[in-house]
Amino acid sequence: MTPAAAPMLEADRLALQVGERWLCCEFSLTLKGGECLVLLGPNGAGKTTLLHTLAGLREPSVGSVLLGGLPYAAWRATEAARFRGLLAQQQPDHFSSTVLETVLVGRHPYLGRWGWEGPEDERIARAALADVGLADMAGRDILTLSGGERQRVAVAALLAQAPQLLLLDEPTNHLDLHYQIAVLDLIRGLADAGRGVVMVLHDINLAARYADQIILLDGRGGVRAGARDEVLQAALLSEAFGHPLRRHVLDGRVNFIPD
Ligand SMILES: Nc1ncnc2c1ncn2[C@@H]1O[C@H](COP(=O)(O)OP(=O)(O)OP(=O)(O)O)[C@@H](O)[C@H]1O
Repeated sequence: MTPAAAPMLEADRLALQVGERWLCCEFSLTLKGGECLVLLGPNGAGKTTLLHTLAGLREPSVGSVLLGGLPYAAWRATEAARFRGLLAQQQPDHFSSTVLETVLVGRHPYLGRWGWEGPEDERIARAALADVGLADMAGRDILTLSGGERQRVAVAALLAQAPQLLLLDEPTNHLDLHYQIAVLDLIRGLADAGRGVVMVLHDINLAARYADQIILLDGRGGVRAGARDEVLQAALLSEAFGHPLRRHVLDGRVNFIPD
């Protein structure tokens, strides 16, 4: 249903306001399959609000968002849920359920009229659990997991949803160093295979490692959007984060170290 060859995601002259405060002034972006966009900025700058706007969960204050060339209003909810998926910042668990049942929620956009998951859905969910190193935990109660295990279950649910465009709010939340890299390698691999990725990260060095494009919000309404190396400059980052940073290249890899 999407226009052939349309970018996965476009934002045209977007600006966001909460209450009286402008989070970001007008900017535009285009994300194609194969690309990874990282949203950076200090606490409260508006990264989650922007991600939710790009996910179609809230209207832009100014400008427009197109998913696969179409406004969200033109999408049926189930088709949009097959095309784009969101990893939220928090995973509220109100009731007991197994890890496998939780991952199977990612299959809901594909279920038939009666809403039953089939063997193929279960195979996909188990494969997603294996991808995040949790193959042995399928039967565990979700309420018994550690923070990092719960986060990997949430990533597995998004993998099971198999959207073309993945929108992730702090996917490394609660993850130890090994799993930060493992999960971001997995996500980068999906981009390299043709999916689109937009993610909020707090770690500038992980952004430098995985992003093709960056949007840097400075918390005062200022926005820098562009290719990774255009935006990841010590002066721009120091200004946005309100702390001096220095750029170093270690073994060919760019790193920013706070003074
Ligand atoms: N409904 C609302 N009413 C009032 N203020 C809001 C509302 N929603 C968000 N905000 C404010 O908008 C700002 C941006 O919030 P947002 O969650 O997008 O920031 P963030 O960059 O993701 O922050 P963090 O890094 O702390 O997760 C914050 O100051 C927040 O308090």
